[in-house]
Amino acid sequence: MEVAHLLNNKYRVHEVAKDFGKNSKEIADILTQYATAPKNHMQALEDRELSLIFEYLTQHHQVESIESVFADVYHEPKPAPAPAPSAPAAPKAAAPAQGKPQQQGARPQQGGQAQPAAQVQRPATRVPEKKLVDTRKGGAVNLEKYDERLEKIASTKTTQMQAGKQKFQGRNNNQRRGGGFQGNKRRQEEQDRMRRLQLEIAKKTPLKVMIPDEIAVNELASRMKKTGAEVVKTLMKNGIMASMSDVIDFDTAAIIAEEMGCKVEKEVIVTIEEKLIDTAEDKAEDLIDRAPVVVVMGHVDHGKTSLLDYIRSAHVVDREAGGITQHIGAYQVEVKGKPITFLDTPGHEAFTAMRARGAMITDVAILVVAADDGIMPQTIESINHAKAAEIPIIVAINKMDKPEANPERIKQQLTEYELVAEDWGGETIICPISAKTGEGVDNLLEMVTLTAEMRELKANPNRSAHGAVIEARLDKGRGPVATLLVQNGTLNQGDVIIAGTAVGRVRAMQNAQGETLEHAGPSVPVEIIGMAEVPQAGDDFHAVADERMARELAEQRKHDQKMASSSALGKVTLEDLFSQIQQGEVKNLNVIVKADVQGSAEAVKASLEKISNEEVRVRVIHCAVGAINESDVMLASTSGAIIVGFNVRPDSNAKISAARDHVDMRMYRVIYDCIDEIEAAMKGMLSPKFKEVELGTVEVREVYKITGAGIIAGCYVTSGRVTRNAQIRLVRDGIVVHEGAIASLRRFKDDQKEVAQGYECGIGIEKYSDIKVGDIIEAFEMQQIEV
Ligand SMILES: Nc1nc2c(ncn2[C@@H]2O[C@H](COP(=O)(O)OP(=O)(O)OP(=O)(O)O)[C@@H](O)[C@H]2O)c(=O)[nH]1
Repeated sequence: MEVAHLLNNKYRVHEVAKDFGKNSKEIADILTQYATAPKNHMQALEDRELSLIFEYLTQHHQVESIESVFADVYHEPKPAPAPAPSAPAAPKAAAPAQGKPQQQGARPQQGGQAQPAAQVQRPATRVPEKKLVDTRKGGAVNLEKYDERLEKIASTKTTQMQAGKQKFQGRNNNQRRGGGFQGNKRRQEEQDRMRRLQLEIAKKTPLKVMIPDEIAVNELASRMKKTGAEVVKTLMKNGIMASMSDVIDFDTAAIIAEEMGCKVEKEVIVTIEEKLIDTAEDKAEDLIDRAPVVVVMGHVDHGKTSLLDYIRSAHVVDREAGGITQHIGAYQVEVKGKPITFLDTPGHEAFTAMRARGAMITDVAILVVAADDGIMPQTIESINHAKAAEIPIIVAINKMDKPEANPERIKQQLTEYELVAEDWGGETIICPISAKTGEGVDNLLEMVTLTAEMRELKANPNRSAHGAVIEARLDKGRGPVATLLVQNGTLNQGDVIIAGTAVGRVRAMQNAQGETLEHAGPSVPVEIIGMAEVPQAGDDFHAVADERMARELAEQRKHDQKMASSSALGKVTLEDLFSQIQQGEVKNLNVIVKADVQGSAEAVKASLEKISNEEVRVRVIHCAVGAINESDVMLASTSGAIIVGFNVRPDSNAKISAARDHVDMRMYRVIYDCIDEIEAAMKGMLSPKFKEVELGTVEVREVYKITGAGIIAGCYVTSGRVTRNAQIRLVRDGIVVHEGAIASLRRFKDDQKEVAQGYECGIGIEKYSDIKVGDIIEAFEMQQIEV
């Protein structure tokens, strides 16, 4: 019977199963799926079916690497001959080589009748594998033929089938000729085939390259395992002239890599910041209501401080005896059981300074307007600053206790700034109050609560704290002291925090009442000690898990700050306005207008807003009378605005801030020039042929009338120098009262070409005599700009 098998070369389901360490059911399933279901495990298989099974098993048992297959084969320990001590070694070893019949023959020796396929021990098939390796080692196998056959196998499915057939026919022949060894060869071929398939798959699988946002050409080449020249060539084909050391962006690199047959994956570089700081979005179910954060703004002496003081004294409960209310920059009060957080630094300057540093901490602005005074320049500034920050404004008409209080007049004035009272049909909440008597303050606070409720202010207390630095200073005894406002999460005593470039551990926390806190949740302001350096107001802070990494991040931020301070990135200037419009970076050109008189300011504003075109809208975000001050520069800096001065000059602080923050300030004497220049800049036609070079400033200390020479100003050169040929600008209280040329420049009785800083001189101005003591003369030259 077995001999008949051998001769007929019947390869049955269970034999195949055994050889592959499978059970018959698995083999039957393969056949059921891809051919015809076998009747039972004894069914003899046709070559076609065998091929199919091999193919299936090959495809489903791919190995990680060819090396591992070799390693497996080489290191397989020789199976101990013990299981069949009585059997001659040769038949055992030759068993698989002779194919199934031999194995069948071996089974009775193990004493089993019908050993279940699943229990078949793999070593039975491993032995010949070892032989296979030995054969190769002996050089009996022509390796080149594998490549040829690999092509054959890969070409079509038909050829695969044929190959299978031939192989089995070959096996028959070999068996007839060479006996047991031929079965071994068949397995060898199967193994080889499996390996070649692996190789083929590896060959066909495109190389995966990771590309970051930007990559140097030579780095890309090395990642793609190509030469730099090949990559440069492909770039050139795509119209990009780049050298090996040039850096190309991700999109370009991806196109090139794909064209060169690679699979591209974006390399996401995780920064220390990302590793350290948890920026995950909160789930809606984790959020709870938080207190609104309120800022009080308004004109000087309208009662901001009085209002803040009144609220604090009336609403902060001194829970502990001796709890002294102290100024820490912010405090929290409770109104009908609902907390409100007040920033205790009145005025829009501090507010905008914080915003300039990226801190968006306030939810509501209270605009204090004195009922006896009305809308004043800083009231307007405050309105515009709050509007720029997109926070709701509640107006508190203060000093209502004064007999001359006229709230209706103020409501009327407010309409000019789009703040229309509710009783006038608008939406602005206006509360008459007296910070002195406290009248109306509770109503004001209730309005704050209601406005906050509308905004649905929420935070998640169950995460590490994040917030902003409100104030910070160096205390002689306690070291750096900082007031932090927790915006999300909970800050705990002992937490490691990074605030801007300062790192430290919260050693102790106190609130405005001097109470020690261990935890501070969202919207709670606390004063902490334990920072290694003094952070800056407006810096954001994060509680983090890793102090060492936090220090690393702080160092990196310091470095970035240095780099950023040397570039004006992100700021709008008329020079590059057009290119920024073209790149879609600028859609609104924000402008701050300062002029000498209200009429001019309004005229400049109206004319500027008219020159909006399809690409860019000109928005005047602040328009006021007076010299350009630091607050204007801060607003410009936070809002990406340019400042247009009409017959006014920046004060010295504004000049310093503008230079530091790269804010573009343009001064004009004629409205037409201003409109013309901005219009030209929007069209990319700006051709600044001349630029003003400041020479120096001179202070007028006396004024003489000299017969023949007219009015002469007795001056002192406070900075730089003044030259005879200089152009001058006469500035009185920040307003330009005249611009022209020097008629005479003398020291004592001698004409001078130039007078330097620290010297006195007499200056006569051409065709101008209205010089007053205290005026400032700015001397400047117009220099041609080389294009
Ligand atoms: N009669 C009356 N006087 C008030 C009221 N509120 C404030 N004042 C007075 O107005 C003056 C200015 O008040 P402040 O609270 O210092 O005003 P401010 O807006 O904080 O002023 P700056 O801090 O200089 O910007 C003080 O003399 C206050 O006493 C009020 O409701 N009624």
